[in-house]
Amino acid sequence: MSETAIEKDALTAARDTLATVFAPWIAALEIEALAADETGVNFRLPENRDLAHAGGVICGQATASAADTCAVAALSAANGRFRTCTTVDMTTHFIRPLKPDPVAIRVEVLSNGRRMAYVRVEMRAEGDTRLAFTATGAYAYLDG
Ligand SMILES: CC(C)(COP(=O)(O)OP(=O)(O)OC[C@H]1O[C@@H](n2cnc3c(N)ncnc32)[C@H](O)[C@@H]1OP(=O)(O)O)[C@@H](O)C(=O)NCCC(=O)NCCSC(=O)Cc1ccccc1
Repeated sequence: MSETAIEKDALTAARDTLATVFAPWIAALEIEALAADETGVNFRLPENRDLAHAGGVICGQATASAADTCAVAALSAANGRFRTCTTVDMTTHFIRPLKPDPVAIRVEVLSNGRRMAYVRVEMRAEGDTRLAFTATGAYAYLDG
């Protein structure tokens, strides 16, 4: 299926946000926005051995950070631009261990209002259908 102009603009907004908004150590994760559609955005967290803890799996600190990052970028996709916002809540579930190999991340924007937005994030090892991580998050817009 070909990408619509709106999906292309949404993807551009997500990519611009990833490139410009986050702290340097988050930018170093090199998360990519792959595709946007009407309900959310697909991302990819590339292989990164530095994300593994002593047990050899991606630490929860990294997956939670990636989830928060992708959520903000997905809101930019939904809005066509970055709106200044802040995370006010995030609930995470670490369901299966993830090796420090590429991770497929899907963010669904559940609601996008004037003041608040709600998202659900899912992560799977790339090429694996099994759910490894979920998060739900609430975001407050600070731009009026
Ligand atoms: C282990 C459990 C929490 C519960 O499992 P259950 O309710 O028993 O579930 P179930 O039987 O359905 O198994 C499902 C899958 O779970 C795995 N697995 C299960 N048992 C073992 C085992 N004994 N040993 C090893 N793995 C085990 C296994 O892959 C299995 O796959 P399989 O189906 O066999 O192919 C699981 O949900 C999990 O690993 N979540 C991810 C946690 C995670 O990655 N957190 C982030 C990192 S921690 C962090 O960052 C904080 C920190 C930093 C530094 C230092 C310290 C902490």
